[in-house]
Amino acid sequence: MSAQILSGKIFASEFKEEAKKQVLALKEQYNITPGLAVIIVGENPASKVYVNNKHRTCEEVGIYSEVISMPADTTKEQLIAKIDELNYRQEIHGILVQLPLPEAITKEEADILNAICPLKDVDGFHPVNVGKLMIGQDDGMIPCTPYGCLKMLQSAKINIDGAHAVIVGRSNIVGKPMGQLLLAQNATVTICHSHTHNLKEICRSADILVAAVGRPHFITADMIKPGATVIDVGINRIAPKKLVGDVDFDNAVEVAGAITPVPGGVGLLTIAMLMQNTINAAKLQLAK
Ligand SMILES: NC(=O)C1=CN([C@@H]2O[C@H](COP(=O)(O)OP(=O)(O)OC[C@H]3O[C@@H](n4cnc5c(N)ncnc54)[C@H](OP(=O)(O)O)[C@@H]3O)[C@@H](O)[C@H]2O)C=CC1
Ligand SMILES: Nc1nc(=O)c2c([nH]1)NC[C@@H]1CN(c3ccc(C(=O)N[C@@H](CCC(=O)O)C(=O)O)cc3)C=[N+]21
Repeated sequence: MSAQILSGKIFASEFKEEAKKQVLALKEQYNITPGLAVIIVGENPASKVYVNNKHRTCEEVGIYSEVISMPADTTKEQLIAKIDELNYRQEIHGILVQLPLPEAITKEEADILNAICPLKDVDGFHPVNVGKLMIGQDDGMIPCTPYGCLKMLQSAKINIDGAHAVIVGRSNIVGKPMGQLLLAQNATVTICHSHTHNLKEICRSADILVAAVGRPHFITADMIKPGATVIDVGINRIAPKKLVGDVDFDNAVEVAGAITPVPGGVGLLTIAMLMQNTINAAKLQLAK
C-alpha cells in the first residue's frame, strides 16, 4: 500500500490562514502590522527564488515586508550596520539574513547573525534563541524548518510521544533544532551524521525519519521501517528545472506510512512558519 502524502501545500495553507487571523487581530487590538526585513547579499539564484517566495507570502498573509539587496562585496561591517538600523526600526519586527552568505564573509556568519536582536531573530539562529530552545523556555524563536516539520506532524496527528525519531543531519539550521523539538515532545531522538556507523540499521528503526543531508536519493526504501513517517527536508537541484529531496521518493512511498514530497513539502512549511515567527516577534515586542 502506498503511503499517505503529507502535502506541504495543504498544511502551509492551513498555517497561513491561522497567521492571517492573528495579523487581523493585532491590527484590531493594537493597530500594528507585523513587519519583516529580509537581507540578501550577492546574487545566489536559489536565494532569490526563496526570498521572492517569502515576500509573496508576506503579502498574502498581510505582513509588511522589505527585501534589502546588498552587493556581493558587502563587508561584515556594512552588513552589521544595516542589521543595526533594522534592530532600531520599530515597524520591523523580524530580521532574516538569507544564507548562504558570499564566500568573502562566510567566516563571519556567526558574528553577523549574532548582531540581530534576539527579539527580532525570526530564523531562531541567535545563541539566545538556541539556548531557549535547548532548555525548553517557550518565549524564544524556533528555526522555521524544524518548527514547520513539528507543526505538520502534530496537525497530521502522527504520534511523537515515545516514538523513535531518527534525524540524518546535524546542522544548526535543521538537524540539531529538529532533535530538540522532538525530544521536547517526548520522542527518543537519534541524530546521525557523516561519521555514523550502521546508518541503514538506525534509520530502519525509526518511527519518524527526518532527512536533512543535502544529497539526492540518499535515503533509499531499504532504510525505512514499513509504516514509518518520512520527512524529507532536502532540496537538491539536479537539473535546471528538476528539484528532488534526500529521499528516493518513488520507492520510499511504497514502504513508508506517510511521507513528504519535494517540491511541495517542507519548503512551503518553512515559509509559513517564518510568517508565524514574524507575528510571534511582533507580539513579543509589544510586551516589552
Ligand atoms: N526545505 C527547507 O525549507 C530547507 C531545506 N534545506 C535543505 O536541507 C538539506 C540539509 O540542509 P543543512 O542542514 O543546511 O545542510 P548541511 O550541509 O549543513 O548539513 C548536512 C548534514 O548531513 C550530514 N551528512 C552528509 N553526508 C552524510 C552521509 N553520507 N551520511 C550521513 N550524514 C551525512 C552532514 O554530516 P556532518 O555534520 O558529519 O558533516 C551534516 O550534518 C539541504 O538539501 C538543504 O538545501 C535546508 C534548510 C531549509
Ligand atoms: N536565513 C535563512 N533562513 C532560511 O530559512 C533559509 C536560508 N537562510 N537559506 C536557504 C534555506 C532553504 N530554505 C527554503 C525555503 C523555501 C523553500 C521552498 O519554498 N521550496 C518550495 C519550492 C522551491 C523551488 O521551486 O525552488 C518547495 O519545496 O516546494 C525551500 C527552501 C530556507 N532557507
